[in-house]
Amino acid sequence: MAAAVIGFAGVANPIAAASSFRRRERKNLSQSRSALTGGSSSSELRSRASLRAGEQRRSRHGAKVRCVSISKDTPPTTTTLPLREIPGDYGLPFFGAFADKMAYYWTEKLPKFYENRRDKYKSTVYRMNTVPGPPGFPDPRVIILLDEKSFPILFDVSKVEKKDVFTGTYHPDFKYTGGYRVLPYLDPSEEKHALLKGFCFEVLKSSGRRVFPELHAKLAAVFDGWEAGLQKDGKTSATKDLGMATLRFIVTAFTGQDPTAPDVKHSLGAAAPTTSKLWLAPQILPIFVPPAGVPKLLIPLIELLIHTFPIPYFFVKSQHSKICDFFRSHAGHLLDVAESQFGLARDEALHNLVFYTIFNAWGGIDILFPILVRRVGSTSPEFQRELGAEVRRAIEANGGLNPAALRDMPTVQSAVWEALRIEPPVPFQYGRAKEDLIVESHEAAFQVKKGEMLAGYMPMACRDPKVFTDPDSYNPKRFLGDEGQKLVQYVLWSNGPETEDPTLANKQCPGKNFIVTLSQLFVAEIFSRFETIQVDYASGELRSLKRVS
Ligand code: HEM
Repeated sequence: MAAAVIGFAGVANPIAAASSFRRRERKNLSQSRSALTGGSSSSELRSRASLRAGEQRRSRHGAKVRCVSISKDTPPTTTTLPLREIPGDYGLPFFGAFADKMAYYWTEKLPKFYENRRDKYKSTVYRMNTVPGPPGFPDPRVIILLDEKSFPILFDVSKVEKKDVFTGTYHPDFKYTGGYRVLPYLDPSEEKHALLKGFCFEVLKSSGRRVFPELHAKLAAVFDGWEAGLQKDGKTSATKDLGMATLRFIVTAFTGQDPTAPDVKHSLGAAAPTTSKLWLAPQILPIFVPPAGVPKLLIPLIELLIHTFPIPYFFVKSQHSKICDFFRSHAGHLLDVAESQFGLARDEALHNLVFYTIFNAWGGIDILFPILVRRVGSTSPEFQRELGAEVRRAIEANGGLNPAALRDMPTVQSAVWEALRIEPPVPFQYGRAKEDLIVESHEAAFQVKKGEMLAGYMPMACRDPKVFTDPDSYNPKRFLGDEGQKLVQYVLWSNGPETEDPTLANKQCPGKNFIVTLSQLFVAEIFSRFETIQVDYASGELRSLKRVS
């Protein structure tokens, strides 16, 4: 299957794209300048500009509002919304952060932690301390963004700096990535960003022909396991075998070699998922929210072990070496491309490739596929029969489960977007203000100072009741029809609107199109084999399956 057909990579020719990076950067800058004006007409802009900073006006509701036109020391940003001081505070040094940390991890948890403060401040934009914070992690002070209007400021790389903010206010020791700052930690203004992203697009593109057959084979084994488990015990887990299947799939799709095959050099064997998780997890454990039900006595110990200081690399050095040895042995062809087409050093390309494959791709899929099976699996049998009919009709009309067939499955696509909307697998995005700027929520405008850290919590932004009706419900048909299509732009899981594409100059996930295709394929594979599948959403337990007759 040609990758171009299904649009796995956002950029068709990465070399040409890399060379035109500077030109695009200039274009983006002028586009973002026009976005600053909100697409207003020139006369509108002139009349807004005539309002001097500090000028008082009355809003529609009669309240005094401050209209700003910042022109001297700050960029030319205007707003017609009432200017409001950002509510919330950080409390006393250390103690304020500690109190917020305890509430976040233990007493309030998510999303209550955010909701409580949103209700208290009557605002979806406010100041708070984020985790992990002191004593072992950097300054936790952030301005949180919780609605669809303010969130997209984080995508505008002319306004926010994305340097070393991939995991938030801290970054793991770069020893976890061979001593390199791998792509997700780079700001697009850094020269390497475009080269490494070009390489990532190339890796995705080269996987094209392996994706459909490999996923089919790996999922067939999972489905066999479901049936055997149900037959034996009357119930089984719908999610437990997915991690192994998706790791084998993604590594094989990218490198051409199954990492668990017993007879290959540097095979990771059956321990491949454990080895991968042992390397991956310590990098994000500082922001991990423990599940409910942890005995109170254990809280100080857990706090000390994972939330107080970064976890040293030496604990997982041997697991990391094993993964690198596997990629060095079996991804030589990709490293050749990195060297010859992108001028990257082989070792740096290797560590990026390991990160793209295990952390970005598998880490993401390992969260997303269980979400998909729990969400779609807990819809009504009537809906599933309808979905299944669409799948099987498209397969028949297009001569198999291929890219053309996927394009004929609008309900499957909608169901996937809805899962990505309601449970975005990567819930946080961060960015530091590059300049003084104005952030607008639906109700008010807020002045942010250069250097302040903005943080977005996507699960709340993507359940914005001003955009989505019944936002907390999984409605698999939400994006169907003309009205549904208008909502697609508000699906933000990839660090950008679903209607836009990743480029060398932005920070949108390069795997965006790949992941949507893969998710559709997963749902289509389920319903090409089963007429109905009943999964308990909360536990992920598979209760029944009915084969297509
Ligand atoms: C379900 C799966 C995935 C999810 C949820 C996901 C999500 C994201 C998000 C939210 C970001 C932006 C992070 C930020 O800057 O704040 C991102 C960036 C990135 N993702 Fe993905 N991703 C997934 C799959 C993939 C795949 C398949 C690849 C490719 C191998 C990939 C490679 C990357 C890279 C390299 C970046 C950094 C991009 C840049 O620096 O411009 N991701 N991803």
